Amino acid sequence: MSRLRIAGVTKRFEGADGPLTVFEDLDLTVADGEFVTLMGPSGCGKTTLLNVVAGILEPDAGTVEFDGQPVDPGELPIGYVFQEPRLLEWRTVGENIDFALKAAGVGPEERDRRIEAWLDRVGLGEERNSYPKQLSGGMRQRVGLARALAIDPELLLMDEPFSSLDEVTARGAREDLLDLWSETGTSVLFVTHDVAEAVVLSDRISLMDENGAVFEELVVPHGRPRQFDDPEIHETQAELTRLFFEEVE
Ligand SMILES: Nc1ncnc2c1ncn2[C@@H]1O[C@H](COP(=O)(O)OP(=O)(O)OP(=O)(O)O)[C@@H](O)[C@H]1O
Repeated sequence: MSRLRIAGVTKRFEGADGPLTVFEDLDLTVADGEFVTLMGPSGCGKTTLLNVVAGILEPDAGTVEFDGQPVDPGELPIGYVFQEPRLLEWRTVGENIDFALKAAGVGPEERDRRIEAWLDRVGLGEERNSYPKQLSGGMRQRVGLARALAIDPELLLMDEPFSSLDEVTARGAREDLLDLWSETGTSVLFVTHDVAEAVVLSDRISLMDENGAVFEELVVPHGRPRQFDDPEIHETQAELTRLFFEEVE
């Protein structure tokens, strides 16, 4: 059953050259514990859609429901991992996570427990009192992931979270994400431009065209764990690339 149901959603912006319709009458679902990835050309509206789901932006039409109820960001714990981790530079790593937990209404003792547990879980147990600028890009991104997961999200939104990392660090981060995802069973809506990443991570991939319309959905036909170098994975990547360029070029 779908947990997240985006139905008939339209979003317009007032652009410099008049109104801009980013997407219109868009439908998308994410089932319980499913990992769904959204791919599409730059500017087609992927971040805008995540922001609508998160309640940061109001849609002009349509509904976003979770478990059959309209999404209320004050009620539904949604973890959001951005391309850049957006850490508060003047607060320690632990305080950055504490800030999110406080906002989610978690009490002090439980906050302390979760900060400890999640920093350990992402391999940063020693860094609780460090400041973000003392960490590498990969470590900062892991703080962002710990912060998103610490609130025990029902839904995890991820916007190109590994695109600023070098490939070796990104592979480690993707493995960590898959481990955490399988442990927590969270439903994930993920955005990437990286075809290989999409195939290795996702249960299902939705392709958007430059007009913000979903024109294809690919169910990834492989069990887990998956290896980047597996020839079958390469075949699916090639198919995804073909589907994408046939439509978008
Ligand atoms: N607040 C805003 N006001 C006006 N236009 C906006 C606003 N936010 C986004 N847009 C426009 O909406 C369109 C979709 O932007 P969005 O960032 O969602 O695309 P995207 O698919 O995430 O792109 P990318 O892959 O480059 O991150 C773009 O044309 C963008 O310029």
